[in-house]
Amino acid sequence: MAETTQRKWHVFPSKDELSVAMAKYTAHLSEKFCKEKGIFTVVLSGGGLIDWLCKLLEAPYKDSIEWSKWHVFWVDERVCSYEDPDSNYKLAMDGFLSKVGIPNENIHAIDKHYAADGDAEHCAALYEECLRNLVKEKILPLCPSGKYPQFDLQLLGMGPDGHMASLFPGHPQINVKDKWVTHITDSPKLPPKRITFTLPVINSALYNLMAVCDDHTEQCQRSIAEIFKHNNLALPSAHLTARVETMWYLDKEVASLL
Ligand SMILES: O=C1O[C@H](COP(=O)(O)O)[C@@H](O)[C@H](O)[C@H]1O
Repeated sequence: MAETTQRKWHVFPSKDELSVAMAKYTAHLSEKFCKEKGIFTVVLSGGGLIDWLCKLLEAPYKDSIEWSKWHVFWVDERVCSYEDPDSNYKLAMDGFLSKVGIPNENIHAIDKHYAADGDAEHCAALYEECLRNLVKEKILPLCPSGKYPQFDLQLLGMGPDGHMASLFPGHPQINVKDKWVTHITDSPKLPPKRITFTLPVINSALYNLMAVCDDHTEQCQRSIAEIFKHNNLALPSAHLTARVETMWYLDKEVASLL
């Protein structure tokens, strides 16, 4: 298997078509991994993504996906209480996870108490410990180098400034390699305290699907052009790769400068 993969992309006429394709992509991988190993490890992000996953809540997916075999994680999380509207956990629970049959113990969220206390450093350390325990329990494998966990599928989003997860342009977290999960306390996008997977963990996933949709600002269109035309590595999302497939789903306005 190659170390990294070439970026592939599809441009969709609208959010609706993009959501249909995301559901198909996710359901196909769910079936493949559930059949091969009895488990499907899926990493979610926040932002618009949960809305774009809505087609998974409809026929034929809602009743055919083996939800009980899913293990769910977050690529980044805002350090705030589970009830806070900023929480990526709350967003996913309200809009998606509460509507499907994933066992509670398979939903691996940020530590509730340290999150409510706003302690970003401890939240990152505890989330890394949670991942390490799942490696010991053989729920999560390690990637071939043995250094990082290897998820089956990550569903990612990009901010208009080119950030992915909570790796922001010009911030040092993008360079962290000696941890699986790190933290930021001065995020340029609010809220300021967050935890995030590090880049080598993100890029160790087997499949990475990045969706950019609905943000029709010039900044977002320019970031996409910088990534696709110039591979501008100042933008964290330009670093995205995966072990099997790195797929970008864009809507046509977002891709208008390509
Ligand atoms: O703050 C965040 O932003 C990114 C992008 O979100 P979007 O609102 O531009 O769709 C998201 O992927 C990340 O999980 C989130 O914490």
